Amino acid sequence: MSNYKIILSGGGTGGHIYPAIAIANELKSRFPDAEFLFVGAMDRMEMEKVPQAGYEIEGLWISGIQRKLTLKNLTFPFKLITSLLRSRKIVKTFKPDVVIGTGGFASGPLLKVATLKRIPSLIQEQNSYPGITNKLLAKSVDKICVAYDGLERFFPKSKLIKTGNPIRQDLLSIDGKAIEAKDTFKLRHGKHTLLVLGGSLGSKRINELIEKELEFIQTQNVQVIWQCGKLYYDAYKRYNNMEDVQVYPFLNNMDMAYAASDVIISRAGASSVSELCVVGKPVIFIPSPNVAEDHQTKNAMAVVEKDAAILIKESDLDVDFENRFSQLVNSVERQNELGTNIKKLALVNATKDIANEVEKLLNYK
Ligand SMILES: CC(=O)N[C@H]1[C@@H](OP(=O)(O)OP(=O)(O)OC[C@H]2O[C@@H](n3ccc(=O)[nH]c3=O)[C@H](O)[C@@H]2O)O[C@H](CO)[C@@H](O)[C@@H]1O
Repeated sequence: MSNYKIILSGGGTGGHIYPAIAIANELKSRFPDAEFLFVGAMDRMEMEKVPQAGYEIEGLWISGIQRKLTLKNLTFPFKLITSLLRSRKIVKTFKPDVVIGTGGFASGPLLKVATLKRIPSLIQEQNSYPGITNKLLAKSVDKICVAYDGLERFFPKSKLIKTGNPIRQDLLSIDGKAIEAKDTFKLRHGKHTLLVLGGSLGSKRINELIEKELEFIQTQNVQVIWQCGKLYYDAYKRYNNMEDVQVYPFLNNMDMAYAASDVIISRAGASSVSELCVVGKPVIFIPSPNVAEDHQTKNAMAVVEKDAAILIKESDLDVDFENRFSQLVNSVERQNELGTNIKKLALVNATKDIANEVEKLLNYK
């Protein structure tokens, strides 16, 4: 039998959505007759990105709990109950053979309901410090695929498998595409290209830095692709009028963006770090300090400790950025060294390994 029914649930940010899409694509190539359904959160970016990837999605009325008392928090119990009921209906109607959760609050109700019904289940945790939803689900799911060592501190050891984070297939084959990619972005050949990435939602602090440093960056003979985030695009789009600067709310063709770039400045969300290892280019990480347990710094440190990237803390940017940036762009040797070292850390089989675990669950059924 190969006409399996598979539910993937996760979302809120790209960091939870793209792993789910990568896993679905791999399973689809193994089981072309399988049926897929995504379950995300209403109004979040998965409602746009998942259909773009060719899959159906249902949106739950759910949001995360805020740490302080807000109006949103008061509605949380109602949202949770509504989402659990909706999830029950989805599971009953779709009758999945397996459910896969990739984190984010949307995956909580769906996985909870499915595991109560003893449907085989797997979650994938992208970070070195797990999110609250995955921590809550850990007890009831069958398998937990992770990307870092040491997660037995949070999850039952018997369920853990280290696979790495799923990487979209198109990102695995960017070598040799630099010329095509520079043409796609209408960039100058023979001029260094800086790619600025603020994570799937964009980063306020990185945008402020780039705005302040644009002229300096240009004195270094560098052209810029700047992903500022949908939320911030109106504030920064005017810089599109500057020569050699391109501002985007979101890049739908990350393979081309990575291929076109020579140096990358990036937040250190889990998938970004995993992708940057595969890409193998020199990176300056500016981790977000505003995430649980400072996990972006930990994600980045795993790379920096191997002399495979540079890290500048937000609090050091004003003092350190210009020096460290110009040292890097003016040393081809250092760029090559960092590029070679980061590539050694790539876990390129993650998607396949996770799909193997899903297959095992389907076979045991
Ligand atoms: C502020 C916040 O809460 N960030 C979290 C969020 O980050 P975020 O959502 O930014 O997630 P990641 O950095 O893990 O992944 C970003 C994904 O979006 C893609 N992309 C990004 C920009 C763009 O223009 N186009 C595009 O396609 C990247 O290629 C990548 O696949 O989830 C991650 C994974 O749980 C966490 O580690 C981060 O701490």
